[in-house]
Amino acid sequence: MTKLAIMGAMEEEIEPLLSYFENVNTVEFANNKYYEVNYDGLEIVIAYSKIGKVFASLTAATMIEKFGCDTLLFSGVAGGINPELKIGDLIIADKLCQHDLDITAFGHPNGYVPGGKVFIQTSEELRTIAKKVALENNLKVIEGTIATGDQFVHSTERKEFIQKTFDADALEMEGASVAVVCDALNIPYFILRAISDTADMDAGFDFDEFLKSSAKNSADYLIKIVKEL
Ligand SMILES: Nc1ncnc2c(CN3C[C@H](CSc4cnccn4)[C@@H](O)C3)c[nH]c12
Repeated sequence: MTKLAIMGAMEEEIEPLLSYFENVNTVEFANNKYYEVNYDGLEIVIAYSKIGKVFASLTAATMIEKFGCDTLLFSGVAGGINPELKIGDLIIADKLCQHDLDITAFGHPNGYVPGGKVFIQTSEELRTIAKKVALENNLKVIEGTIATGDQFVHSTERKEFIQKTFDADALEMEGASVAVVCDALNIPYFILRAISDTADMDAGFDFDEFLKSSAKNSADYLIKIVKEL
């Protein structure tokens, strides 16, 4: 029986998801709140990690190890790199990397440490379901590489480094750490983001303006996918 983890990083990213559920049971653990709901016989745990790779790793590992979730879906917003991605557009990660992981001084590639890998693949099965849902709902979605790092990117220079180094389509601050945790614990996972800004000098303003609407785009699509699980 599937027990689903639905995760975001910011409260604004899970608020539109929580609004779909009633009878929410709140569990406090490790300085965070985990919201347990039942949906169509599906046990679901919802949480936002707080910003960045460390908090995201803690929350993903907690949802799996403490709450016993066996599938993890992430919904949130991202900075767009691929020029095809406009604000509000949806991207599904097929693979993720850490753009700020750097021991190149020792001859290793950007994003690599011994025992790790630069790119981590998401669940093909979950992506197939998601693409079917997108088709049925006439939703434009692109599938691509998402780069994660512990910084809000708001410069063309950093954006271009990430694009050149990883051929990334979008960037954010949590996805790749969720990927490392789920990959290590052998849990299928799915990372969905809607574009809130284009990670350049206007990123801060665009982010503030479009966070809510883009978070809702992602949440509304994710709920349609949950109904297919
Ligand atoms: N350009 C970008 N660079 C890096 N990440 C992103 C994201 C995705 N999220 C949003 C949020 C930005 S930091 C934050 C801190 N305080 C308030 C709001 N956001 C962080 O959780 C990562 C959207 N655009 C991004």
